[in-house]
Amino acid sequence: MIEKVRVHEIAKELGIASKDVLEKAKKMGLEVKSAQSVVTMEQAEGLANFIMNGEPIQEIQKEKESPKAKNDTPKKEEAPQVEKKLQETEPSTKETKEILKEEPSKSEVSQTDLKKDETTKEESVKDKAQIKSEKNTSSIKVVEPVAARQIKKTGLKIVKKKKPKQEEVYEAPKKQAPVSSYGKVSAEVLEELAQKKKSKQSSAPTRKKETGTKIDIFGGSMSEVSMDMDDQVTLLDLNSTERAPLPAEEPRKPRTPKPIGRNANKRQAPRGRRVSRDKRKKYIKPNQEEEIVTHVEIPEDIRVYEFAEAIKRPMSEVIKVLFDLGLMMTKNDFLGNDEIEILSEEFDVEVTIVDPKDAFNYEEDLAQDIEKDPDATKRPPVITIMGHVDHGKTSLLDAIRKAKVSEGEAGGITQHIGAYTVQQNGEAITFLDTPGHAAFSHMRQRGTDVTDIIVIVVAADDGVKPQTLEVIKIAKESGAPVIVALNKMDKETAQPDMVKGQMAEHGISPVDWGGDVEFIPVSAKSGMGIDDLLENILITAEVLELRANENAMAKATVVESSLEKGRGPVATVIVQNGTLKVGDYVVCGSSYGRIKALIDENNKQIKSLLPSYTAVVVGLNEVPASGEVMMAMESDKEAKEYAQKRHEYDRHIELSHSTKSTLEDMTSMIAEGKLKSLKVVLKTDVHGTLEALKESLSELRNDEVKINIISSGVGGITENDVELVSNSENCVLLGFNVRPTGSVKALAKQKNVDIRTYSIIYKLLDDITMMLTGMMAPKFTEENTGQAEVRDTFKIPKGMVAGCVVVDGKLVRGGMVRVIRDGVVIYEGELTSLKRFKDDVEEVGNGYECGVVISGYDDVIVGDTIETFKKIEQKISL
Ligand SMILES: Nc1nc2c(ncn2[C@@H]2O[C@H](COP(=O)(O)OP(=O)(O)OP(=O)(O)O)[C@@H](O)[C@H]2O)c(=O)[nH]1
Repeated sequence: MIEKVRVHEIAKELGIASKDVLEKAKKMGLEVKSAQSVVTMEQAEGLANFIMNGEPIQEIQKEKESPKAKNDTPKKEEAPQVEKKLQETEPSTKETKEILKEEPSKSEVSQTDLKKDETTKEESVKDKAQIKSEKNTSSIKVVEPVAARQIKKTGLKIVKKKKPKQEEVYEAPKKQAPVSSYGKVSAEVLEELAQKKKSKQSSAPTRKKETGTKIDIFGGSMSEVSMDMDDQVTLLDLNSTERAPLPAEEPRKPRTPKPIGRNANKRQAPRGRRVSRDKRKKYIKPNQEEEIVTHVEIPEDIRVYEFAEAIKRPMSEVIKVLFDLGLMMTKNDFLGNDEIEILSEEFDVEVTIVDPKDAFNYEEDLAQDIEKDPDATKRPPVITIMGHVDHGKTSLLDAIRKAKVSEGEAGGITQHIGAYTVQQNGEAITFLDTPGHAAFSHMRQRGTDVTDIIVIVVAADDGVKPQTLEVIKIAKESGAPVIVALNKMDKETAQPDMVKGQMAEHGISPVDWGGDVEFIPVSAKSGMGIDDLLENILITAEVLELRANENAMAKATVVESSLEKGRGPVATVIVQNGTLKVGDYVVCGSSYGRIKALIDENNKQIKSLLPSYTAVVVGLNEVPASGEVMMAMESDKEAKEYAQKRHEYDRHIELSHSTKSTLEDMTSMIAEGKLKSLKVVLKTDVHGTLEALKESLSELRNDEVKINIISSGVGGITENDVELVSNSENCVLLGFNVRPTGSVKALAKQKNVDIRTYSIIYKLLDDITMMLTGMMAPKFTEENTGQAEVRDTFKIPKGMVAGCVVVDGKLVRGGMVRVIRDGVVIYEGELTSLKRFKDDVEEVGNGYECGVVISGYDDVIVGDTIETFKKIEQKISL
């Protein structure tokens, strides 16, 4: 009797949907209708081959029609029988037979493999133990060789053929490209994959030879098949390169189902993890159509879903494997080293842990040790002026530069970092003008990165203020020397000693008090002490021995960036080493380009920029973030490569972050669901302001409302921005120092989009705070007016009149009412009418009788208490 097997059983064994098996079976010409349809073992075998390798085995179908073939019992067939059977098939299979003669049959291969598996079993266990111990001592994953792992595989499974070795007839597939460390496939990888696909297609005819061989995929009756390890039959690994070159005359042994590999002694093995590992095997069979990843480079911090993406396997499979290990992990959980190790083994993927930042760390790649550079010469100091709002930072800088910068500033507040170089007695000093508003605190911190000396401005008439303390903290953290400018000394109310005392309390002790910080009395208004301040700066710089090599490849830092009409992305940079020249190829974070122009602070085009000098760089492909390091490169290609890698990384982080914030945990998700948010599309003139505003806006939140910046960018308001806002609910378009143009305005009007533009940060923040408070649910307090006892009730057409006597306070009309029975509130609603005798009254005082009708409620009974109260809305603030 012919052994038969159902379609769904084949599907189950192959780990694919019955539907797909059915489809393939039909393509092969098998008469199957549903998942319950049966096929012979030979047909199953052919079908499996077809599904796995994409080649139908014609002879299976033919056999089905051949009475001889029908009478053959394929159970535990031996290779000679296979050959015999093939000789008996129709002439049309002649070609296949010839091919078969050329190559060893799969059955032969299988027997040898079984033997091989058995002999290598012990070795592989040993290997594994060794590898385990190695892995435990290292965070970098060293995955055992693919071949070793194949041998260890056990259980009922259909193993895919690994890439064949290069032979005359075989076209060797291209080497598997490691998947990008970010789980995303780079353009190069994609290209390689595309080529691989092509080569696969072109090699299809040669593969037909391989699949023309008859194999017993189930090794006997399906009824014998179960997931119990003792009954397991190991199927041929058609992908194994080891097995192909076996000689055809290899003696064949009958295949008997028996356990092999590391699970062979399952019963003796300790229970728990090992057992669950066996179970896991069924999850890790790769779908035939899926690409097999054999090597992957991943970052150390990787989430479950990112790992699944990297190895190109369904996330559910990865989660299942972890689950079977007793690890309840969700897709967003980070994998530890142990989990990565286990997963790499289970999915047969060699894992290399890499720091993704290494790929684009040009600063490190091109590190310049100025300290040891013999060609380094003296460079000017870079000064950052910091201080509390309105203590006179801009005025001081103006006084130094003899220019009135603050006059042109909107609202009188410095909006972003500016950088200027001044000359004092023939020596250059570069100043970074950092703004005083709290929104810029992290920009200030960034400013210290390139700062040699920090000047803390304190108004002598005002003393130490919160932002002064913040600045002291930043200065201490940066380790840069500090000079205190005691400003507004022209004022009568100036108390320099008071300021010195306050500063000393916070660890900034004046030199004349025995400390180490110079306190220079100045007046930005009168110009008093300015020279003294500059002299002191130069003396301090002298001590610092600031040096740079003008001939080195340029390294600069972006202090400010924006998108300018006609110029495109521009960045104000301060050179730290080398000389930045027009024509230089540069990389700057994720942006790169060739410097088209350098424009100095006086708006003049210059050819080159020396260390500690600042200028605006034109020629980048996109706006870089402030604080980003710009480096000159040998070629455009090199710069582009770094930038692209960084771009890819940034994108990954962005995606990763967005998933993280939305799925942090169930509880917070529920909470977020209740949370009302104001969506914001934000456009600003410069990058620094954008970041500062984003930070300040994100701080405007409480348990109930929050800001959700759905889009932000540097540059003018565009029609796209308007479209985005019009398609979102509760969304507002904010512009800072940018204005909508004619067509954008028209579209906004048409789409009813409200564009709010500002030029003063606190005005923007105030407005948004107002909007948010408007969105918050009103908060009410309750004012009880009085209570009355129900003494009688009368039914009327409109409901029930409760005849009451006021016992406390007064009953008031127009408010809310509650019915209390035995101390329990049984109803709360509105008071419909309040009457004294037949007259409607506004209120009824204590001790008086009245009639009360409650809207929609007529179950009042004698003895109830009726209470009137008012809800008073509270003013809400964030
Ligand atoms: N009398 C007097 N007034 C000064 C002096 N320096 C600055 N001011 C005034 O103080 C106010 C604030 O000065 P700014 O230079 O704008 O202060 P700032 O610290 O740069 O302020 P933000 O940019 O808002 O952080 C202005 O009205 C100045 O005219 C000074 O030395 N003497």
